[in-house]
Amino acid sequence: MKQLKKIAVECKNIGLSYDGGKTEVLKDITLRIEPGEFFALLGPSGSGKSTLLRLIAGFNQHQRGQLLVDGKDITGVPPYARNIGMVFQSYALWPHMTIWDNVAFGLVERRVDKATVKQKVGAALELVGLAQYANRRPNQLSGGQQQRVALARTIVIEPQVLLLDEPLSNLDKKLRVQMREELRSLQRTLGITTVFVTHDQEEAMTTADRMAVMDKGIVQQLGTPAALFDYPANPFVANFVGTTNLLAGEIDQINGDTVRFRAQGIGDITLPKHPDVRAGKMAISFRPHTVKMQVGDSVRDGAYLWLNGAVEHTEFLGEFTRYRVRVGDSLVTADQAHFSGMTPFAESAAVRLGVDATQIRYLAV
Ligand SMILES: Nc1ncnc2c1ncn2[C@@H]1O[C@H](COP(=O)(O)OP(=O)(O)OP(=O)(O)O)[C@@H](O)[C@H]1O
Repeated sequence: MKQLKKIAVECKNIGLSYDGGKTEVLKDITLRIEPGEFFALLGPSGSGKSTLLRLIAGFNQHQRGQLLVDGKDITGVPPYARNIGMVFQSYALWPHMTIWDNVAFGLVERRVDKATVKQKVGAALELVGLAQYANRRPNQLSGGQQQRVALARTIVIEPQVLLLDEPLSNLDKKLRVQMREELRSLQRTLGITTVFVTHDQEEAMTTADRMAVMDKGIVQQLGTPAALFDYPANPFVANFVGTTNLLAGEIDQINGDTVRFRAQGIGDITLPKHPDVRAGKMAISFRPHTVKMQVGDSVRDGAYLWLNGAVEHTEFLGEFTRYRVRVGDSLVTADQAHFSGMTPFAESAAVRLGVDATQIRYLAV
């Protein structure tokens, strides 16, 4: 199949409510999805991501703001008149039709001539690796294959934009990983602007060029997966994208190069000063893999924040061991890379946790 024209999708101050304005589900959503981008909407259940996706498809109507596709405001244009393809969680294949007829359906409906239908359906099935299954029915295919049929059926009509609503959630873990790679390479081949809804941060991070993290109908942060992981804007994003340690507290002293952070349940900690630091309530966040663990009496290194604790819980995960370490009244998570022959720290061992100071983020609360 040929590369498709790359189109931008833009939401400008979009607001959507149900129940005559009582339930506000989308609040002032402003974002621009660049032409050809693979964009993920990531958020917990009820955050509004499906509502936003369905709004782009035309199934939901917003009351405020504008929706621009290729620079044109398509607010009010019905779904069938938008050239937008959507793959649903359930795939929604026709059970009584062959794979070929399922894929051809949208073209036949649009009264495309027979020769073109043949050529396009053949190319779409080829693209998803299902040419040899054209005569089967959906129930004769595996979940992953059905998913590919759903994709082929959507892209065959050459939509301007591809919308994917949790398309991998019905598949087992291994197949999900395989399919997300396939999805990503298919998207690259076609160059189609793609919006992918998921509540799975790993899925969003591994596929998306950029993503929007949503919570309570608000875009909490927008950026590349690495930017969101490394520089979360607030505690919600820090927790939702990856695993983190969040310590709440208050900065009550700002000295030359350091600040005093009164961490709840831990006590006073001296931290390096940073442009984001202000006196008052704050949280600090650091990732478990940026913490190194040492035995209680080892030498301190000034580039680290040192916390004394005792191992409370150990989880061996193969590549690394995840330790939950009691520090004061808090539990700190520390991931230590595992190599064969290593002896893990025992439960209740006294340890010192060294947090790389460059990896600590200060977050407003
Ligand atoms: N027709 C409706 N009437 C009233 N409230 C609705 C309606 N549809 C959705 N909602 C509410 O809007 C909010 C957002 O729903 P939405 O389906 O967009 O969330 P989501 O982030 O996609 O969650 P999930 O991952 O569970 O699908 C929810 O609180 C939901 O209860």
